[in-house]
Amino acid sequence: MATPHNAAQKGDFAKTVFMPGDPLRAKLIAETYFQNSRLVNPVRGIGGYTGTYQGKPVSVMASGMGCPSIGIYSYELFTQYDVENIIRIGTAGAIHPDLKIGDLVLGQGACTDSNFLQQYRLPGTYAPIASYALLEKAVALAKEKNVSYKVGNLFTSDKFYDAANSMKDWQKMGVLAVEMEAAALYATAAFTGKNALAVCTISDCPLTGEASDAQYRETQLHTMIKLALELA
Ligand SMILES: O=P(O)(O)O[C@H]1O[C@H](CO)[C@@H](O)[C@H]1O
Ligand SMILES: O=c1cc[nH]c(=O)[nH]1
Repeated sequence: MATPHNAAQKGDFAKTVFMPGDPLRAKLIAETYFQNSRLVNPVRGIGGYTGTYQGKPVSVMASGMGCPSIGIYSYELFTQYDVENIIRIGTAGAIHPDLKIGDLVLGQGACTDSNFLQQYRLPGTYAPIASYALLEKAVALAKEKNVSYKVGNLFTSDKFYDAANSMKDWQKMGVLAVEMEAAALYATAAFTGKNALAVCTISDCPLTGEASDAQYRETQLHTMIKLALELA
């Protein structure tokens, strides 16, 4: 039953999987928030864990960075492990001028410069979108918890270091923030008939050069993590 990238057996993953890019963030979520957490996938150090959160079965597994990586892991979870919902718990760079470090962005849609979507051979441009049910629930939770958030388009880029410096162009189109996985996750969910949402915390501002360090990205993301976990 295992795949080349996942040693878990059928039934090892819960219906809802939380998916940060960073394997250390996945470990931290499992160790800090899950009860009875167990490692179900050690392959490539990508770390998949299953346990319970507030009595509900939940899993967390890292995606790695970029569309090809989340494309593999999300496709396998949806098609081989009967996973229904994948919720990305990510960091993102602010594009919208009103966003600051620590703010939450809920990715209603995800524009992209990746070729990932070309595999579907569609006769036009596909618009990857989040599950409306998950998005609606996340908005309600953000309001309830009084968290500073925005809902709108992400820009899923293949580049962290963008030689063309395209952020101003995406800003003109009202795009909120840049990250590297949401478009592939949303397209994979659509292709497999499943549900996905990307919840991101602003970790830096590429247009101003303001940035948080690796430790912040690994640990200071608890507002987002606690909100996302309630989506299970
Ligand atoms: O913090 P994560 O979830 O990895 O997300 C962002 O951080 C990585 C780049 O530093 C990319 O994966 C990007 O999408
Ligand atoms: O992809 C990313 C993630 C965080 N910050 C960025 O600038 N880009």
